[in-house]
Amino acid sequence: MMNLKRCLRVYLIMGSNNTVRDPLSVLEEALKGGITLFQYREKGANAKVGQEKKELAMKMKRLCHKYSVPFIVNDDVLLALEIGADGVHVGQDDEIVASIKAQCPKDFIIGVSTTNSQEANQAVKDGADYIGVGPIYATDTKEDVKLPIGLEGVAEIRSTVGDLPIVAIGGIKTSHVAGIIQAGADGVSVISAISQAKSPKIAARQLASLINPS
Ligand SMILES: Cc1ncsc1CCOP(=O)(O)O
Ligand SMILES: C=C1C=NC(C)=NC1=N
Ligand SMILES: [Mg+2]
Repeated sequence: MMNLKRCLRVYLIMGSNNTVRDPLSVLEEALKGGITLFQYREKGANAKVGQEKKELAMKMKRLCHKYSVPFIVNDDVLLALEIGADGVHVGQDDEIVASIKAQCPKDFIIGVSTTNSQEANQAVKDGADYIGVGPIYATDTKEDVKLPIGLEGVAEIRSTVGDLPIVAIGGIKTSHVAGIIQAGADGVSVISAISQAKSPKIAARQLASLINPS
């Protein structure tokens, strides 16, 4: 099993509607810049579905594996299983961890979105491999986003979950990284900071330079 905390350091999340460019070229630039984990999150306006979504997912997975970066699928457990993804990330209203574990290979990575200590505790009990914690700051990337929890929210959840791998999410830019790691996260996950950067490679490299391999 890979060192999940190291993988969570620079975690790009992207779907085809998070960039006006070809998502595969944005992903390849980010991989060259040193992202450590990727999540395919095809959601919201003009999101792909069916065969088109599956084909893009397979191309993205192949690209990630070319750079030895694990490939995670958001929400869609069936797609993740079908294409042999390395894991899934689910929210509070998605399939529960126990039923995912029953269907997936034993070293499958299962991430859960949490916003507070109660949800974080439940994720630990359910056997999540890591939790996404946020939104840390305001963001307009996710339509139904909850109120920001700030660095205090990260610190509180860290004090609740002990050593569980934690990645922060929500409105994160380069200038936020030091404070977020200081507050107790193992890494940062971003959508727009990389997918909408002039140079996704430079954006990824800057984030990676701020988070020392533990
Ligand atoms: C998926 C998700 N979950 C909480 S905030 C968010 C969106 C993060 O996007 P950005 O990094 O552009 O703020
Ligand atoms: C909502 C989310 C929260 N956290 C992570 C890591 N991914 C997500 N899609
Ligand atoms: Mg979800």
